[in-house]
Amino acid sequence: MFLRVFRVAAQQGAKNFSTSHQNNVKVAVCGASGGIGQPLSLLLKQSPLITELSLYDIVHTPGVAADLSHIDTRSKVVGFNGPENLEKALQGADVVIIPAGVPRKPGMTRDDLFNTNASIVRDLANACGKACPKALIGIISNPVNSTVPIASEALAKLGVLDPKRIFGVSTLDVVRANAFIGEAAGVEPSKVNIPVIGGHSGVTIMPLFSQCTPSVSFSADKIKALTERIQEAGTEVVKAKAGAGSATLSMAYAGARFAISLIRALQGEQNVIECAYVRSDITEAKYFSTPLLLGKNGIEKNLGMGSLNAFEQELLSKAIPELKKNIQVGEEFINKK
Ligand SMILES: NC(=O)C1=CN([C@@H]2O[C@H](COP(=O)(O)OP(=O)(O)OC[C@H]3O[C@@H](n4cnc5c(N)ncnc54)[C@H](O)[C@@H]3O)[C@@H](O)[C@H]2O)C=CC1
Ligand SMILES: O=C([O-])CC(=O)C(=O)O
Repeated sequence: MFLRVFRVAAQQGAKNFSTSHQNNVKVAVCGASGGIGQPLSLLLKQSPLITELSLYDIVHTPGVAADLSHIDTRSKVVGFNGPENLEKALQGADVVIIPAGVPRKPGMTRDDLFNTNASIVRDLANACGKACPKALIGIISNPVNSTVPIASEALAKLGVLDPKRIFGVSTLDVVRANAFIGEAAGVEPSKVNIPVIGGHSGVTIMPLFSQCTPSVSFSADKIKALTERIQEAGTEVVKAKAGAGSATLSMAYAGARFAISLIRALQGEQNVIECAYVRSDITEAKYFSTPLLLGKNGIEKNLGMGSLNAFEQELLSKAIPELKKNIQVGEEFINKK
């Protein structure tokens, strides 16, 4: 799949370089030295669509950048260490991906990360607002349901919020759903495509089996079991890592897929669609993940959630109150005096 994604990206890249208005693409990774940041940066270094890779963290970026810069691919890699270099790292970035902040340990919820990660995301969003206000920003840092509202409000305070350019990265939920369904149905996982909507924690993660392609015919019990596994997949990894953190490699894969989709759309490729958690008027929740048609300015069109069956309606009724609570917590944090 790695190879498939990057081969497709490479082909698209070759096609678009002849017609694109934007041959230079700078991607900044904030939190680049971490468990996600390093493999994510490695995958991005493999993409011919990227000309500059800017690696920012509060530790270890000189080493990570030196290491990656020896790979014989197109992009130039530069490392920036410490807050005094943050705006330099972001200057001119077209895409910023943020996996900065602490991960869970067994027994914690994603919300338990709020106290540490809320201010990290606020500060990084502020710096983006100043240094690269037009960048497309993908936020990986948890709790995503709250960190996206925080970043959005931070940009709004600076007068540069464009809700079409800010995304909570929920691609890992789609990647996992494809993997689990492929395994259960005996289908090659890379051929499965299921929208996963809502948010990125527990009951807010809503896989829409009724819209899966190819269509799958599982029993109601099997759909319930797979839904619960997808909702709790992050916890499955946290438990298996037994104190050594949460998903990093699968997240790096998903983050690279999302970043490359943003870039393909930025370069004029048509029909690039990804689910992501964005400002939304599809439901009562102010932020909500649905399939999005991506374009040169971020979200070209929100494709909505389509029609839901009774089981999916029930998932939605559980997700909305939780999402509203998570969004409110984020907004209260950023708006407090
Ligand atoms: N959206 C999603 O689907 C997923 C989200 N995550 C989240 O991603 C985040 C990162 O996870 P890991 O990489 O495993 O953690 P990690 O601890 O391995 O790496 C985090 C990195 O962030 C850096 N950092 C801390 N404060 C910073 C700041 N102010 N500016 C820039 N960098 C800073 C650290 O130095 C470290 O290198 C966590 O919040 C985790 O919960 C993890 C998996 C999936
Ligand atoms: O579960 C966690 O803490 C990390 C995460 O968001 C995921 O793996 O989906």
